[in-house]
Amino acid sequence: AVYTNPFQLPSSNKYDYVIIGAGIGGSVISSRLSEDPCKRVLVIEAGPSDVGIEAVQIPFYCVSLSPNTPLDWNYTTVAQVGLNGRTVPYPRGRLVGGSSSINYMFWNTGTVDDFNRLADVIGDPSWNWEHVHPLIKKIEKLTPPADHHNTTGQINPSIHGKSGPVGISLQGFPTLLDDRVMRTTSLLSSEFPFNRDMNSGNPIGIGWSQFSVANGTRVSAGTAYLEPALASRSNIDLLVNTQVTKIFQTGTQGKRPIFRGVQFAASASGPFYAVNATHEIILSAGAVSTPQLLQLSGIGDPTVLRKVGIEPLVKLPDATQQWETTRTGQLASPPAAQIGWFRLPDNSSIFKTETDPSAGPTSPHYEFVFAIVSSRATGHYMVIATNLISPSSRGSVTLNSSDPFDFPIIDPAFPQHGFGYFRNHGGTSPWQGFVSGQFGNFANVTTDEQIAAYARNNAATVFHPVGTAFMSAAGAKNGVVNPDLTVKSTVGLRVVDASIFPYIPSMHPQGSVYIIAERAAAIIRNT
Ligand SMILES: Cc1cc2nc3c(=O)[nH]c(=O)nc-3n(C[C@H](O)[C@H](O)[C@H](O)COP(=O)(O)OP(=O)(O)OC[C@H]3O[C@@H](n4cnc5c(N)ncnc54)[C@H](O)[C@@H]3O)c2cc1C
Repeated sequence: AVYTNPFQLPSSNKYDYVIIGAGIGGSVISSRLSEDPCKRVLVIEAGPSDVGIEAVQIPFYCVSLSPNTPLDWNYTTVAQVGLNGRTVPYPRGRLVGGSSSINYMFWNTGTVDDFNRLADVIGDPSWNWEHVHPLIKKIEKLTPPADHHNTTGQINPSIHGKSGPVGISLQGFPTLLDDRVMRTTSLLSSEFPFNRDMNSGNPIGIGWSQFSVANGTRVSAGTAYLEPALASRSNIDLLVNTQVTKIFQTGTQGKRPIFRGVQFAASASGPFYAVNATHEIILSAGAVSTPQLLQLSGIGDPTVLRKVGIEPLVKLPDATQQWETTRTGQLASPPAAQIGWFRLPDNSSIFKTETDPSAGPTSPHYEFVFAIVSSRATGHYMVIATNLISPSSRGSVTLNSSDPFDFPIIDPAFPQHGFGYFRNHGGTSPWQGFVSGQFGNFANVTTDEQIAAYARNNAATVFHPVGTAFMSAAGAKNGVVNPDLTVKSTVGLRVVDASIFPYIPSMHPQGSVYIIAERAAAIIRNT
């Protein structure tokens, strides 16, 4: 059943699993755990249902969903030294499907080196590429693009799933950039090589974007996993418009506290309700709210907790560290048909002073997103958004106060050094007559110093925070969760969302979050 206010939830209902957050982690886990008809599952989501919201369904409108909308948590970072003291909006989805209901739908499934580094760091080979990546075939369903164009040579169908819940597709509407970007990959093939399918584990090069879009419509974790489970099973309930305010201790096992209680409310003024899980609480509130809830529950750095008047129950000194990060036609696709992934050359001068922050040769350092932007005020212009993909800086999410309705302090620690810069390849023949000139203040930027200053004044987030409750080896002194995703030194509590990555996946992360959530479901079902 779906409940829209906490007072509707019958107090007689008993649950084996209570899942906090209906984003990617929460939707996948709740759907998989409720496959067992003997288990009862409750999902609690702070935001509303996503059903019937057209702007969520229409891919092209993704940019209208954040920042500063009712479907966004509307967080802001603290002032960023690396950005000349600017604060920047930090969007996170606040509705069923979580950020997968407001994201830009780029579909990437990670790199070989990212997953292998993850397994190495936590000392558990069962998290390496070879073991984890085949799960993608269980997740994906490759579908035709909205315009049904011939996709031969644009994707390698053999590496994709054909029957999973998450429909994916290539761009479904031609853009003016398509032919030009592709001709550039053949003319400048050593600098910008063509990559037929960037989801092979090695994304390096430029290729056709894949999106979590099917039948010209957004596919989110809500539409793919949670809502079909709710429609077909009676052992799963969803409570929306309700914020979890705390996870509380329900006992002890040996020396370890058991956390199987969840407190929640529809608003800061209450009333406050509680529910217990017989088996486990699964925290899937995402990379900002998960560390906030752990800290509100007394799990974290004692110094940070005491500062806001919370008595530490479990001391995890690194809990606060953020390791980082119409069914056809133009609207049927997000507005960027190609993306490219690149590495700095191995002999780049920066590596004389800095360690390479990437996981290895299949993990890019930076990304290009090719897009045309039009507005009445500025006319048409082309953008090659340059995204830093393998940062070396580390941020944090910490409590501002003990009030769960108060936003936490978000400090992504955007880079203070080493801004990269890449001018578009506008001089080559595919672009002649198309690019008439450079746009805005960027046209006057030429020296390295000017480029760095431009970046400090203009850079923003591309919405991929991870690592705020990161996984480490069992027995490690740092980290928040074990390789089985249980919260260290506790019983009854796991984290399943983007918070657990020790390093940021070096591509758009949603595919990797689906993968870890599927793996978590398998782990929980086997315990
Ligand atoms: C604007 C934007 C664009 C993006 N574009 C892309 C892209 O194109 N490709 C890509 O791969 N990735 C993209 N991402 C990132 C991707 O969507 C996220 O990495 C992914 O959704 C993270 O999954 P999650 O399960 O960790 O958290 P989320 O999907 O964010 O889910 C967390 C859920 O928990 C709920 N919640 C939080 N706190 C509480 C609480 N206290 N009580 C109850 N519920 C709570 C939230 O409302 C939310 O529904 C984008 C993200 C944003 C915000």
